[in-house]
Amino acid sequence: MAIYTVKALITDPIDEILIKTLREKGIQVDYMPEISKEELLNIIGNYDIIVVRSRTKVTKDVIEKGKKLKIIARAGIGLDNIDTEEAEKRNIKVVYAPGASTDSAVELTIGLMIAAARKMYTSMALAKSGIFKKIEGLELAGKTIGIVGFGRIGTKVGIIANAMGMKVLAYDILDIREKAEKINAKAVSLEELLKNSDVISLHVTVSKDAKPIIDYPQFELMKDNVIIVNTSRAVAVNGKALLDYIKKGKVYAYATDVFWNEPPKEEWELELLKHERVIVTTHIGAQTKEAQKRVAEMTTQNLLNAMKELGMI
Ligand SMILES: NC(=O)C1=CN([C@@H]2O[C@H](COP(=O)(O)OP(=O)(O)OC[C@H]3O[C@@H](n4cnc5c(N)ncnc54)[C@H](OP(=O)(O)O)[C@@H]3O)[C@@H](O)[C@H]2O)C=CC1
Ligand SMILES: O=C(O)C(=O)CO
Repeated sequence: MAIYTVKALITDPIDEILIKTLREKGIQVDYMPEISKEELLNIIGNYDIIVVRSRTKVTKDVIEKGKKLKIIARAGIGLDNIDTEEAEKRNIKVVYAPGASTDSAVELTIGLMIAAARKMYTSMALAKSGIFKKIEGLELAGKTIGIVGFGRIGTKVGIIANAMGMKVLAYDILDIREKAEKINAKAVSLEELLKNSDVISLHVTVSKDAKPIIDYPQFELMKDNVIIVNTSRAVAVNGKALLDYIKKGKVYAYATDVFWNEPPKEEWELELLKHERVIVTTHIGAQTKEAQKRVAEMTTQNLLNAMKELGMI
């Protein structure tokens, strides 16, 4: 009797440890980190497993064509690029790597907050062009940060902000009163947070068709000169509303690691991207050597556990 070989397709760049471990287990691994959606749709039917990061969108049509699919592995946290409902309907397991990149994402968040407050991007650009001019910013000590989404990343951002002398407000859909108290933060409603924060930092998880948490009414509640930091997902904010409030001068700066389209393509996105008070990094929150190694290790382990559970190894 012929022995069935499990086939895994990896469609985004990933640390080699995942590929090596799967191959050692006798799994056929095809590594196509730049595959197009069209190509993916053509070949997904041959695979039992797909491993992605955030570039590949595992949408309903991909899952429908993946007749053999048993596991979708997301080497990261956000599952917004995966149609998890469709996967569940078809009994396809979804595994991911919660917590593996927390420290890197926290460090980038703090960096973006300081960069926004001190207009570092403008100052650095001037310095590079030989203009040594003083650029005035804002001091963060004594100011209030409001953290929306008080999970792994949000909580650690709160601890560091507190150590910098900031007051910390936190809002989450879960009851976080006890957790907040432990780190000298205050759990409040979203409304109270928006009204009282000098810096608002977003750390929520979102699903594939999530509605913005920060929309026109929420911008209206904010203090003037608010700094907004977003290392979670762009869709947590209504981008067109943001552009309006940036232009009106109500928002001092928007510092983000995530965009609605990556790369941006809509006209309003390009206008935001070019705005001098919008600071953008290229979705690098988890992109450190250390975090990527941990992400690959955790994804590999969770993938192997799922395969065992399904009797695939
Ligand atoms: N820029 C980057 O490269 C990276 C980005 N991320 C992103 O950061 C985000 C946070 O990650 P992490 O801290 O690990 O996630 P966690 O799940 O630990 O924390 C997210 C928290 O937000 C809560 N939440 C969800 N929706 C809302 C809402 N509408 N209002 C208030 N709270 C809400 C969640 O509650 P519940 O559990 O009930 O949903 C949870 O408590 C994710 O979106 C992730 O994708 C993470 C790593 C790197
Ligand atoms: O893990 C995540 O959610 C990220 O955004 C990094 O890929």
